[in-house]
Amino acid sequence: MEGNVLDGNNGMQQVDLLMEEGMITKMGTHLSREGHEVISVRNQLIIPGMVDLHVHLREPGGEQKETIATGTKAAAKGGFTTIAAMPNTRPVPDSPLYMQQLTEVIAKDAHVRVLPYGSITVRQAGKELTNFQALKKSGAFAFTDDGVGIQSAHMMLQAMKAAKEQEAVIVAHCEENTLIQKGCVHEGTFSKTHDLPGIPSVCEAVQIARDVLLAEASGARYHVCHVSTKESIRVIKDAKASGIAVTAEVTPHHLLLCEEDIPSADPLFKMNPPLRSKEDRDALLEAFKTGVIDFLATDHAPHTEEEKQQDMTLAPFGITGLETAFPLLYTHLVLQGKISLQQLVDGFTSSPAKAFQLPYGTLTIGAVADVTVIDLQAEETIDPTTFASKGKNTPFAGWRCKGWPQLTIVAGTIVYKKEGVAI
Ligand SMILES: NC(=O)N[C@@H](CC(=O)O)C(=O)O
Ligand SMILES: [Zn+2]
Repeated sequence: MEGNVLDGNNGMQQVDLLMEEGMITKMGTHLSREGHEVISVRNQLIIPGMVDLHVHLREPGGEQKETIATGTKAAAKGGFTTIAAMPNTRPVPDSPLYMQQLTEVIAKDAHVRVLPYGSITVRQAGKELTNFQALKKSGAFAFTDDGVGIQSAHMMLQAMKAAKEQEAVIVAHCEENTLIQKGCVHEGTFSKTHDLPGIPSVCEAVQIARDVLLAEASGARYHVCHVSTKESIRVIKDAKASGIAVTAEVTPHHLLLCEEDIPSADPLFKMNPPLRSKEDRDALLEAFKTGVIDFLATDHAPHTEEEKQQDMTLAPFGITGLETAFPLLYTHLVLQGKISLQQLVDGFTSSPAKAFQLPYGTLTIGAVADVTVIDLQAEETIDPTTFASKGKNTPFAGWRCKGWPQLTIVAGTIVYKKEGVAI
């Protein structure tokens, strides 16, 4: 393969990549082509296969919203080669049996690499810890109850101790339920003008503050999902400065939108955490640029059209993200001069890999041949009807974007090629 390579670890270079048996075996200029199939993408950008550690695939139990087959097809189309699947499915992967059943479907149906999360508590009910050792043995990659916050400090401390024993990361959706009354949007200007129940900012930061102290007390590795407020950023920044092992992610929608962008009480703008204030959005961007927030994750959360046609209070939380993440951030942050192309690429490749010590997200000799090719010039309008995902629920329909993935390769195998692309 030949083209312009941008890798978080090595910067931009014009190089040839030789892939053999799923690995990158040689890199350099003018490698011999003899005996090899040549993929020439000279005017395109070659980056490491993208990594998204926050994806809802819905299977088992929610196949009307998404399946492992359709969700991973959407991932491949979005340039992602490794994704981590959230456990808020039915059943919840809270036992070795359910985890094995899940890994079997992944082995059979997935178009990209899928790392399944095990749940922290049984049925994600927050009452009883799962068996981390047994779950890890059957394939759990890390532990989370994403979709709900762990309400008890005692439960979280037990979870962290168990995770430390297994050298696994605790991944937390932070939301203190006692501070919310059936909220559906950020508690702020929009909730007041539309008379909708709000989700206050403090319900997120208060749990992060609790958890970083528990992480310090237990010595566990702790990761915060979808950070949405400036107060959360302050807590994470202070914790990092104190040497606590915490990392954090931010979604494209929280970087690009705020409550002022919600046009009406439209459930396509309903997600958890909600779109916060402009100050929060700006603080998130600054935190990502300065490394307080470590990496990007989509929180791809597909739902059916019927579900999203309900009113703002009844419709489920969540928007799809896999197929639009790179073009949205490239066009509306990189091309606007708000972040560099390197920061965008790192945010979806080397940075999540580093935070979770994964052997992906880099193009180096000896690395797995996960590669994504992007056309930075190609311009298209986001059209949910063209999504590979079953979930068409995006607030970004109609946005013009450049930077569309053209080719996605997982361990040396092409898993997605954009229609009409010559290689
Ligand atoms: N993010 C969302 O708005 N929804 C997620 C749950 C979650 O990640 O909290 C879902 O499963 O639909
Ligand atoms: Zn969540």
